[in-house]
Amino acid sequence: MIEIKNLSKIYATTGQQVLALDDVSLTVKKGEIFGIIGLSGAGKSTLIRCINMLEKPTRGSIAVDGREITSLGMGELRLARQKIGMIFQQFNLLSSRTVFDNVMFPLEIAKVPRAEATKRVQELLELVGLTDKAGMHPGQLSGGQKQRVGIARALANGPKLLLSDEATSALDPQTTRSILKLLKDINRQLNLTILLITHDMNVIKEVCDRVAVISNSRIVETGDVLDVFSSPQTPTSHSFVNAVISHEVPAELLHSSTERNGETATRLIRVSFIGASAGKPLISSMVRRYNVDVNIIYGNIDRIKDTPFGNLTLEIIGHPGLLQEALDYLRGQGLEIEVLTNA
Ligand SMILES: Nc1ncnc2c1ncn2[C@@H]1O[C@H](COP(=O)(O)OP(=O)(O)OP(=O)(O)O)[C@@H](O)[C@H]1O
Repeated sequence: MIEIKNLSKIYATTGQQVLALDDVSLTVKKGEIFGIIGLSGAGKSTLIRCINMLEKPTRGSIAVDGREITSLGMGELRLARQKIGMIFQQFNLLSSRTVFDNVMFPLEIAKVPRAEATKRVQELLELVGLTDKAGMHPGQLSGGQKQRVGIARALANGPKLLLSDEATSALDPQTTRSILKLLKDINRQLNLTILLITHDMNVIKEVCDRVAVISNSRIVETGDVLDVFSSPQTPTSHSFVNAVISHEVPAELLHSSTERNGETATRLIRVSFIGASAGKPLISSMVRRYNVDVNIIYGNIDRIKDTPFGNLTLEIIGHPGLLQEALDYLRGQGLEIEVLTNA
């Protein structure tokens, strides 16, 4: 759905040049929810604004639904933008218009006949759960309701792609969850591709299929959300993942391994469980097969989008020759194993 190749953006201000995007390449597939996460100033807004040409790239190419958009003329660009919806952190509603007329606005611009447009607005307000607020003005709505209007407006022209620029950053956690659920629902119902930018790993965890991590204007990691959560490859990804799933084991636990004699050895390991493996009794089966003892040091289980995901820190005690086999067994069952200490 989106194919970005070698995209760079330099802002030239008086006497200064800022490299906001540095050779960014990215593919977003049709029908997926793709997240871009990065710290403030990393280049997220610049990237999303380049995708609908609110910013003109300095170098590189961007194809949306098979069409290169960096070289379109104004007329063609206007038509292309009608198929790209966008929602914003500050909602960007027209305060003097009612909810109904805000959603109507893009249909007026696209010159959709009034009767057809009215029907469409009614359907959209129903989709976002605001039918009873049609006659109100944005100033009379909560933040979550305003964002629902923003979503209905973004969907008015039947876009194939929805861009979300920190759409939940101004909302409380509960409202954030309800807006993210709405995005998930419309992604499924309408098979709409969604690209969102955020600085909040919880947003990635709740709704995204894949994620790209952006740091200092460059993409440093891209992958399935489950893979990035279970095994982040870069320090930036590590710190985002740790912000929502604690992987840190307290130092005193790392050093307090069980008393042992020459016959036994211990390994402190972290086991990540994903999807179906989270439901299997793999640890007890390892204990029986390899005659090892297991101490649970720390554990939690969570959900990433709709998949169970957990991690356990375990101390495994057993015959030195069998410990490695025991770990290989767990790996063979599809678990991600990280050895924290050997003793
Ligand atoms: N119009 C502009 N003119 C000059 N520099 C800009 C402009 N817009 C952004 N920048 C610079 O480009 C870099 C990337 O900014 P960008 O807004 O894309 O980051 P961001 O990741 O979206 O940050 P935030 O989460 O704070 O919005 C920053 O150094 C910023 O100062």
